[in-house]
Amino acid sequence: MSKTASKLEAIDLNAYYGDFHALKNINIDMEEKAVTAFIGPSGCGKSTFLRTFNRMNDYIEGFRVEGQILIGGQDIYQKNVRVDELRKEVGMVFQKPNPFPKSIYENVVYGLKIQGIKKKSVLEEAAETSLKRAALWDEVKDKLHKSALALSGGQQQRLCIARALAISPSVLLMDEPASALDPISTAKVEELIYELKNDYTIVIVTHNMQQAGRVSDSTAFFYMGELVEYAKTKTMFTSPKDNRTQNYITGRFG
Ligand SMILES: Nc1ncnc2c1ncn2[C@@H]1O[C@H](COP(=O)(O)OP(=O)(O)OP(=O)(O)O)[C@@H](O)[C@H]1O
Repeated sequence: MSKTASKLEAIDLNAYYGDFHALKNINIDMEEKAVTAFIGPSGCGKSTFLRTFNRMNDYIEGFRVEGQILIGGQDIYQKNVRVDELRKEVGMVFQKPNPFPKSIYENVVYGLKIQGIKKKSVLEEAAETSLKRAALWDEVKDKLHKSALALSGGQQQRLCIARALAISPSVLLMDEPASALDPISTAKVEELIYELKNDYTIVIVTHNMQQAGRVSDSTAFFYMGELVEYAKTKTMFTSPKDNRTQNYITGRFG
């Protein structure tokens, strides 16, 4: 998979949990090195769709997809795709910060160690670079070998972002990354997302419309498993085309 070609596409994508049709004929083409926000009421399929881009749903019994998910033009559901290689390209950050019960340093270099990298200088440099990119370095540089669990929730989430960045992905999937954070930590994560888009293709699921407005270039609105509308964020929030989008963004449902 090429580092520069991290454009994300879905073509005629359908997804099922057993008999339940969770994603219905989704077609989308997301720009690389930009932020796309997925919005929509609870249960509309945002997380399911997000997780098709790193095949996280593969673990769920009865889950299947039809159609194509392309990253940099390559169909990631093809048989010859190695899921471990795919996950190196596609990092993920979850709603609740989930650092391992290890030191800050061990958290950041975890993925690299799993890849077999042992050289201390390489690991230390990667830890510093990733923590700097995640805007956490200054706060933790003097306590790298202290437990990650002693950090605040907002710091833990930036640590999880650093951990995702350490394996040098080209795509970053974020599933409501700030919903468990206080306003100051949320602002820091939002600033970070804004900066990271220079180097990464980012997709963020959010329930927070203001957040989608602040951080994303484009927004996709989902409703009951369908992609109802996809547009530049400014256009979507000022002149939505579909009534369902209009109702959602004006707070009439969801
Ligand atoms: N593991 C699963 N097994 C069966 N059905 C599932 C599973 N995960 C999700 N679903 C169903 O698929 C639909 C889409 O769920 P999904 O979590 O993708 O929605 P969402 O838009 O991310 O919701 P939320 O905003 O509440 O997180 C829902 O109806 C949900 O009940």
